[in-house]
Amino acid sequence: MRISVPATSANLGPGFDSLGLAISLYNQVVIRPSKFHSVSLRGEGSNNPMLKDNNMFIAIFNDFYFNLAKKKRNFRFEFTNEVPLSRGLGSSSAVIVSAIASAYAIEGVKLEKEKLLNLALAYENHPDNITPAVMGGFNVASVQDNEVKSIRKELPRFLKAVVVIPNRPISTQLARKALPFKYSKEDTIFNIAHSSLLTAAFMTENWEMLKTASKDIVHQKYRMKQMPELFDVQKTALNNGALMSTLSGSGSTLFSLCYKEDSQRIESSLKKRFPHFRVLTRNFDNSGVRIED
Ligand SMILES: Nc1ncnc2c1ncn2[C@@H]1O[C@H](COP(=O)(O)OP(=O)(O)O)[C@@H](O)[C@H]1O
Ligand SMILES: N[C@@H](CCOP(=O)(O)O)C(=O)O
Repeated sequence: MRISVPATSANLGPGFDSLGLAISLYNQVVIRPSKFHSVSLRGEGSNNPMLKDNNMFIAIFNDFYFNLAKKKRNFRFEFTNEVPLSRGLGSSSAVIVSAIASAYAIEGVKLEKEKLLNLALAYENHPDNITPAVMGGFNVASVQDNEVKSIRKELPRFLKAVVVIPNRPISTQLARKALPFKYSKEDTIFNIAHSSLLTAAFMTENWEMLKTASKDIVHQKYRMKQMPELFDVQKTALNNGALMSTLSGSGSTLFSLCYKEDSQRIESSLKKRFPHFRVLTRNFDNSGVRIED
């Protein structure tokens, strides 16, 4: 059985803890019943011993598998990871979503995407990464009574994601602590207005509105201060034709959305100016988590 989950970019500027989209960069795991437990790792995190010995995927998978099957069983797990760790591209959501989906699939129990989302919420209590990881596309999500309420929109092929992945991580937990404890009425109104406008722009495919609508004053500046080059990355992307450029999740990646015909220029100007950072251009993913026999 093969399970793949896309990377995600959360917040999209003003939509803190609510907006997110899926990017065609995947973590994949192949799972087979086996006499002994074994793990192989390729790609992102493969040089991290923690992922072999104390792997969050395996812990979540085992819990769900035991609850469903009422017995323990050994498996071989072959991970091929494209989602970098702690770079704001939703690596933890990818792990949570794929571990839960895998346990159900291997036990042959049907799991609706809405239920998967609510189960994942117990591990990541904001829905902006888990929702696009499960559903694909652009998603608006909120949580009510421990349930995710979300609306999704597919993203067209003529739009591309250009991501600049710094060589240093930012932990989501610490990046959340860097935020102010309270916000003024003015700042709150600013973000609500921009988040609403951004949502409307995605839903009505008004791509030219994204630049104005993606402005945020509640989280990016506080987080980007930890890596001041990110302000320059954002400016470079926007000056070279990006429709929007925002801190991806809690960072450290900077996400830009652009028309396909501008993506090459944006990518090469970013590569030239930031040779020590990784710059990738990808399509958007409209499928979310996928399971194949
Ligand atoms: N492929 C993976 N396998 C196992 N655990 C992972 C994997 N990717 C991420 N994690 C876990 O998630 C943590 C990163 O989560 P977080 O700081 O929220 O970063 P991100 O912004 O990438 O979601 C890692 O420290 C690790 O514990
Ligand atoms: N809304 C969250 C999103 C965190 O995303 P991640 O990819 O950095 O885990 C936040 O901004 O804290």
